[in-house]
Amino acid sequence: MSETSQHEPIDNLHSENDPVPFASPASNTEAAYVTTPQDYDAILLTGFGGPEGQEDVIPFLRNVTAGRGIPDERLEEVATHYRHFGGVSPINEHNKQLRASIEAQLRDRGIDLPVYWGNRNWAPYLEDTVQQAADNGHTRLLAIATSAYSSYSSCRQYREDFARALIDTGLAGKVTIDKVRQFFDHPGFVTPFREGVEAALRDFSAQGLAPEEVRVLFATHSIPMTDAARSGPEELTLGEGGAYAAQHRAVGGVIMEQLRAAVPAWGETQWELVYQSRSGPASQPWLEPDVCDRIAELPAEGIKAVAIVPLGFLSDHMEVLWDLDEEAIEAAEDAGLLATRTQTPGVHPEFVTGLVDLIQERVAAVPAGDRSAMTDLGPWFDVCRPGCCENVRRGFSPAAAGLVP
Ligand SMILES: CC1=C(CCC(=O)O)c2cc3nc(cc4[nH]c(cc5[nH]c(cc1n2)c(C)c5CCC(=O)O)c(CCC(=O)O)c4C)C(CCC(=O)O)=C3C
Ligand SMILES: [Fe+2]
Repeated sequence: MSETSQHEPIDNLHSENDPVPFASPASNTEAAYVTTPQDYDAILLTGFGGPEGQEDVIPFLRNVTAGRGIPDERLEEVATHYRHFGGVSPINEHNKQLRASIEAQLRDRGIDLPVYWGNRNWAPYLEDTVQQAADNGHTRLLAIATSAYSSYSSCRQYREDFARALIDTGLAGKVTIDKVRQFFDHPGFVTPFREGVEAALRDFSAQGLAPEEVRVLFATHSIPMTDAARSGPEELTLGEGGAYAAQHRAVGGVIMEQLRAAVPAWGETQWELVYQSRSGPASQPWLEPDVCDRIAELPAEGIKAVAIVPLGFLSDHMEVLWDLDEEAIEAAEDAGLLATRTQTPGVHPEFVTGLVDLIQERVAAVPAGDRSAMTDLGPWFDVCRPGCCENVRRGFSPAAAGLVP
């Protein structure tokens, strides 16, 4: 066992150049896509984790923010969001349902793969789940993280936690963890959002609003500008906000394009990308504009209604239930706007089907050209390159599911 405590970053234990086999040899490829079929023996659904009672709230927040410089006042404030809901985040329940849905879909397709579930920040912890999988004889795990985009927080941090789990359990070298590609532009992920926006636009139209009086706000988690700039592969330059912002903009654009094709008048409805749930010290720049700040400005632009689309999230967890359903909706009321928050993928059948397609695609090593992707940015890479989504503030920690030179 490592002496490093569970939630501290591991510094310089391995350099990215050490041949520690956190990922399968198939991942050891210069190509962006794995081209040989793989015999994975289990799926590892990896969640964020959330508290399940009032007494869990502070320990959970400590796990999330360990050594991360989040001001105490911010933590106190976030604790009240959880306390408002009895100290319970619904996120664990969502992931249990998602686990069961994926397993059922695999069974329906005659694929014999068990689905394990572990979290980064709360029980069941990833290291316990990985240990359990190993105890049951599973050594080649294919992970799905409940996070669709590229950035430190939404991709690499999950990979670092895989590596940490393998190190802490002593299973590094015996168990490998690969990960399906980031799925921001997979139709299974995009379709539930498109349906949600469509329902909102129809509803506003039925209430007599003209398309140009409606604004679609695609909302996602803000991250530090330094993380955003370093999101995605080092060599890829995708403009302000890096791959993280570019992926969100591309998905928003595709959704609005599809809706315009269905109802030409909706071409008059403008959309934009906004950010939420900022933390960190005020001195540190994070992606902007904030969703509530933008909502307050919209009446002056002739807007009468907003559709708030939680594009960065997979389920109706706390970042959605509080930051959007409470705060953003209240901001809209204050601004005199009609407002609706549209659905997340949750266990939408298309989403579950899409995740199982991603598993099958990886098992069968489907050629990139035959993979489903709705934007020019995709299909995203199977295997992260060294330095992908690097965190320049925290420095290097070993990561699984990446290229092993
Ligand atoms: C990109 C991103 C996603 C989306 C990708 C993904 O889903 O993984 C996400 C999801 C989530 N974030 C969540 C909760 C929290 N995130 C925090 C803090 C932070 N998030 C960050 C980024 C992201 N976060 C960052 C850069 C920080 C600063 C500290 C750090 O560098 O780590 C904090 C600390 C307090 C605060 O600052 O708010 C909490 C409590 C929950 C659980 C909700 C529930 O319990 O229902 C979920 C799904
Ligand atoms: Fe977060």
